[in-house]
Amino acid sequence: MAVAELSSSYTKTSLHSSQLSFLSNRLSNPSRRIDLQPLPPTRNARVVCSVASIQVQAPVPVLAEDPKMKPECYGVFYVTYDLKAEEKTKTWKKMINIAVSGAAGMISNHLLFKLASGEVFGRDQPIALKLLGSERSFQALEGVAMELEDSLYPLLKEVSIGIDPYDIFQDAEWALLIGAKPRGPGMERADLLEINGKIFAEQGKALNAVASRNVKVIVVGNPCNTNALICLKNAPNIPAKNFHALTRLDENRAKCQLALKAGVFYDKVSNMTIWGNHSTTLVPDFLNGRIDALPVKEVIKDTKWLEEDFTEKIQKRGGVLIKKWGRSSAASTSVSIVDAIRSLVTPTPEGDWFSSGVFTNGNPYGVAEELVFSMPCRSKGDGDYELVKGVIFDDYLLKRITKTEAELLAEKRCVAHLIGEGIAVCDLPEDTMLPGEM
Ligand SMILES: NC(=O)C1=CN([C@@H]2O[C@H](COP(=O)(O)OP(=O)(O)OC[C@H]3O[C@@H](n4cnc5c(N)ncnc54)[C@H](OP(=O)(O)O)[C@@H]3O)[C@@H](O)[C@H]2O)C=CC1
Ligand SMILES: O=C([O-])CC(=O)C(=O)O
Repeated sequence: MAVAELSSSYTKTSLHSSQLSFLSNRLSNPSRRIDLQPLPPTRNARVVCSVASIQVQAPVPVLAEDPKMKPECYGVFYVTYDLKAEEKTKTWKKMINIAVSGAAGMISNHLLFKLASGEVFGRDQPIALKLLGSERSFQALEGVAMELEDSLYPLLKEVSIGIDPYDIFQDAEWALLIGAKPRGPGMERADLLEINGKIFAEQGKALNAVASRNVKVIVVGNPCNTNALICLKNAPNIPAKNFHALTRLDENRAKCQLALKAGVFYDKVSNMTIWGNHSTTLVPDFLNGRIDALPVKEVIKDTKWLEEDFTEKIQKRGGVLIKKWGRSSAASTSVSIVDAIRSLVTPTPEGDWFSSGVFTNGNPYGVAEELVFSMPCRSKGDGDYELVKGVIFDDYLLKRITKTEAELLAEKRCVAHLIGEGIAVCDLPEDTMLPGEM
């Protein structure tokens, strides 16, 4: 891969002796875990390293290339705080590690800055961002790291970039898996499942090997339900319950359309379940949903609109947006990732719930076991969740749920070889599509 030179903005920073020793350690042991010790409070001290070359202004010498080094390159910066800020930081929580894949992609370009600002995990929660890219995106990742650096976020204590999930997922407490190959013209869905399945199998193995034992994983890259299933099956030492496929964007889309139809502000729409796959078979549940605490069907009496127009609008929203924009939704997806995380780290309001694609084992709804299926969840705010009891079903809802379930079972058979279930048989329903594919 191309040697990544440090940008001039990186080189302007002055290095502290303890930082230099950290830097040399990092360079001679690039794959080992970096334990950053608290540094004496200096002003704006930063460390940036690149495996292939280091260029820093005097008095720091240029370090020679080490042939033992791994070919990957890591950008790292570490920021300490001035004395005044130190006072403030006394009340801050312990730093958490957040790994993000596809970090040079469009969704990440919105998401990373929200994470760094504190709006996701709280204004007292310092974070380290571990950004996973590839050889193709490495230079862009360096640019992302530079923009993060230039944004002066006090809570962002460290940014690392790399192309090896075994390095980037080390001690990750959150893993936001966004990177995935998009389906190109003429590509069969089975091929997409195969290519992305391999990515998620490898990342599952890496999480299993090096991440925190209680890492929470949110899979965004499509087809996200089956990718999440592959990931969790390849990470047997991490609770399957910790894996989510993002269907929060579908929930948000559904809330918006119901609010518009009912003529209310969207915060009046609650209890909105998305059932099943993040695909054109997903089921926005207007039977259990509520508007201003009343059942949706009591407020919107046009059942035909609910069953046909509304349902199809949510199922195909992503595709319509791609036709207009020429690219898939990135800003609203990043907002929905923030919502999904916040739903797990803050208690769910009394009586309400949120949707997430989660492992079906032990579900009370009769959905087939061993799938990642979007269902209604509640959280105490501790990162965990429980499935909601007492939801109701009618024939329409059951029929729709059965269809999306059949699609996920077919996707699962297609990736059997990636989840330890023998030989793959790919008999996907004709009309199975990502929201963006119609
Ligand atoms: N669940 C949901 O609600 C939604 C999911 N999505 C999905 O999120 C994913 C990311 O979207 P977005 O950020 O807009 O996409 P981008 O194309 O901007 O970025 C995707 C990233 O995926 C990585 N990637 C991994 N493997 C490959 C590969 N084989 N070929 C090409 N790129 C690859 C690339 O990074 P690198 O080279 O560094 O690996 C790239 O930066 C997509 O799968 C999309 O379908 C989008 C919207 C909603
Ligand atoms: O198919 C895509 O990439 C877009 C997508 O998931 C969505 O907008 O819901």
